[in-house]
Amino acid sequence: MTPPPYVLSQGVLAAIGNALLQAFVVGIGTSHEASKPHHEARPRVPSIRQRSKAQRPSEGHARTIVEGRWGMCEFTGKCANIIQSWNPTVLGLLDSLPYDEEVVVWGRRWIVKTCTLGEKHGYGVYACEDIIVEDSASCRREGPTLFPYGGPIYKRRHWNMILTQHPKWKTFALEMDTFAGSTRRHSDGRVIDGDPIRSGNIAGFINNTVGTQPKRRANCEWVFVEGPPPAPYGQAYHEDHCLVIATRTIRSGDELFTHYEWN
Ligand SMILES: C[S@@+](CC[C@H](N)C(=O)[O-])C[C@H]1O[C@@H](n2cnc3c(N)ncnc32)[C@H](O)[C@@H]1O
Repeated sequence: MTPPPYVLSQGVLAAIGNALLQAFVVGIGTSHEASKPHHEARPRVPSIRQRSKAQRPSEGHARTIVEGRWGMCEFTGKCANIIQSWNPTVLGLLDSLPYDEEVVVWGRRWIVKTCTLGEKHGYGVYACEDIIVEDSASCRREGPTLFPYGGPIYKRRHWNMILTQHPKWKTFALEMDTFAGSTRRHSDGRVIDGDPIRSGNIAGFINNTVGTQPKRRANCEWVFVEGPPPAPYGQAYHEDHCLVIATRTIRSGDELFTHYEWN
């Protein structure tokens, strides 16, 4: 037997009423989920500001950007933990990387300043002392260690999630498990977020030889090293690590160049 039309309308009205009530309750924050303060329920995602000299660490703004970044991770589990625990000084990197000022990283003197490619290509890393590679052919891959390629390490799938929000961050990403020497124990692949401002990673300022005019020769390269970095740097944090090593003699005043892929 079909119900009389007024019964149907009452049912529909009740459903609409319920929906409206729920929307109202959530809206005013009286449901269990919504009772948390807004900032606890969902960390604020800071917008990435365009880089300019005015925002560089030497002018006192960079740590704000870096700290702002720690709060960006909405993902849960390991990804968030890794971000929170990253501290550049644990790996012997500088907490704040100044420009146009000599710094000491892993016992050598460097300066980060406008690169020799021209101002529009940003900054580069220059040696402030000679670094001698005895026989560049045979010493390849065994050249002197310059500094680590450091930053928070993510599983590839977490990094992909981060990139959906911050596509430009891929500029400094280094895929650890694609290197010769990696045993690929980590089938998921690990990515180092080597952004120099977010991660204190001086290696992130090294420019590429590709397309340079006049042609630059690479004088360093990054290598994958299985196991933690040498004491006293970051043993507790890093299962494996990546280093920048010299592949031929670098003189004081030379800019570091390597060969890498970027887009
Ligand atoms: C890893 S960063 C190097 C540091 C960069 N100069 C900076 O100040 O952030 C890579 C970026 O530097 C620039 N770059 C590096 N090598 C280059 C090259 N050979 N020609 C033009 N731009 C280059 C590109 O903008 C590239 O996305």
